[in-house]
Amino acid sequence: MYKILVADAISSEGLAPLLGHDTIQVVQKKVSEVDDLATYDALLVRSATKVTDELLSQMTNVKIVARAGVGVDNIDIDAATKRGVIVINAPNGNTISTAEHTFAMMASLVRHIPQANISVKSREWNRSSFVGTELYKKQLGIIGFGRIGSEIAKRAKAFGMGVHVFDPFLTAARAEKLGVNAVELEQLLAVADIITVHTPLTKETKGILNADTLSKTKKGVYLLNCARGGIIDEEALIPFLQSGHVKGVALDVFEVEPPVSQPLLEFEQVIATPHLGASTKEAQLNVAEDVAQEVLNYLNGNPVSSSINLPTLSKDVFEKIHPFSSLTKKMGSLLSQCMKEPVQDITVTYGGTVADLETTYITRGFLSGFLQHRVDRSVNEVNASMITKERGITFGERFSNETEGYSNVIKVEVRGDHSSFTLTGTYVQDYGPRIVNIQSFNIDFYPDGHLLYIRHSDKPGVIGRVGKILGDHDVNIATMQVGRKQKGGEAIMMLSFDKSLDEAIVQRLQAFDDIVSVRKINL
Ligand SMILES: NC(=O)C1=CN([C@@H]2O[C@H](COP(=O)(O)OP(=O)(O)OC[C@H]3O[C@@H](n4cnc5c(N)ncnc54)[C@H](O)[C@@H]3O)[C@@H](O)[C@H]2O)C=CC1
Ligand SMILES: O=C(O)C(=O)COP(=O)(O)O
Repeated sequence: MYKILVADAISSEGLAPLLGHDTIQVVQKKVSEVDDLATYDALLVRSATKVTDELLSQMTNVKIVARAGVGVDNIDIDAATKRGVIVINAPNGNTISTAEHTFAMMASLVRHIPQANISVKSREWNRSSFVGTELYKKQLGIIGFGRIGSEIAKRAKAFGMGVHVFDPFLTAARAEKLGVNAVELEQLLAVADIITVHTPLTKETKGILNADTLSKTKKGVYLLNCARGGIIDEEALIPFLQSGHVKGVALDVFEVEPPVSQPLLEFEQVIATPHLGASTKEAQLNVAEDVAQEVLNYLNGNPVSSSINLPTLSKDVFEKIHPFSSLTKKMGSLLSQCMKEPVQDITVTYGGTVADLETTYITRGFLSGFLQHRVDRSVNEVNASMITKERGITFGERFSNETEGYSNVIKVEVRGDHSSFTLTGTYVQDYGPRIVNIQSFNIDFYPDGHLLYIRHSDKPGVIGRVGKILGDHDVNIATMQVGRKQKGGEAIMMLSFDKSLDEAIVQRLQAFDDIVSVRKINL
């Protein structure tokens, strides 16, 4: 049974994919109203709930946090990643609503509609106080030209405006295709009659409109922020409004929401809405449906398409990758149990067909399998690379043309403080994962269940003695593979059992002269 906490107001209709399953319970409550946070598997939020490290530390069972919207600045992504919690959002569903809201705010701003509305409702008829400005032929500056910014540009062009955009990630080809003028920030500031921001809130965009940049804008400029509070520095705006340099401001978002003690709201020429950009029936249905489907996918072990902290894979790609990442997870676990010492470096080499896939995901599989025996917290593909780096272990990928006769081959070399260990695996279509080489010994076994890895001398009687001891303890050997490099040299044995072996048996085997080492492995 999976428990899902819907902590903000998310469309119930949109959550339909999660409802009506015997194995899923959906609870709609604010975090503060829940006293069994540790029992939830998934958390769904909008912008109101702050998903902090502290909250995640209480939700010990949570596997996925879904943001029914775009901005994830209310979620501590690093804290989620560290805990192996995947974070997803719904980036497409509210684009149009937010672009339309921004445009409504722009028209309201230059025609003083909110102020005039208040005046008429106060039974005034004061036409001369509300003389506005046309949008036609005005120059619009858009900072951040992603989904919403580009929808605004289309609407601005329909209104006959000139459109100038600043976005360091915008290619000239895309700007040309969308018929906008791509400029540097300074140029945009100098030319725009109206400036609207549509970036995420990041270290780079926080206060991108500040005292310095505002001083470079045209006198009488209008500003809009329907993206995130703080992209326009609220405090820096005040003197520009007082002097009339900034003629009007439209705000849908604030540095602190709700903006109870925000002095900007005292200004007649500042109009505001309470973070309504995405608040339409359509947008809410879209984003709720998107996250509901994604959460369902994730809980069912299928790929998600809008993850913030995991490489995004399509269903087709995921299906191709999954057998390899399951193999590398087993290889990581096996290797970690065979090689007890601290490790310094991990290299994964891909050969054959697997080299054409998204190998970062497959490498993460290895790291998570490897680390699960060495860290005291849950580790998976989400946090595996982060924890590996935190532990000071370097890791990298290589690609090789050498496939050793297999259609695909994954070779891992782990370097420790005193020794190194190599393991090679392959995935055989319709047959499954196989380990085909350990420490340069050719072998062939299925990496699963309860195993015993024995290094021994290639001498008559060794295998018989091992069998006898196991038989004396009433242990049934399910499978057995041996490998050696040369006659009479060192050899290896890999045995599998139906249940885990007692430590006492391992000790007895280890006591033999001709046995170099014995490792009990559980996969
Ligand atoms: N008011 C509301 O209710 C809503 C607000 N939003 C907010 O709108 C913003 C934009 O959303 P989308 O267009 O969907 O995101 P997006 O990711 O499609 O676009 C953001 C754009 O900002 C650009 N950018 C990043 N750093 C930049 C920088 N330093 N300078 C200039 N451009 C930069 C990126 O290259 C990207 O093109 C987000 O902050 C989001 O949270 C989104 C939906 C509703
Ligand atoms: O999607 C976004 O980034 C938004 O800002 C919308 O926020 P909301 O879901 O309406 O709280």
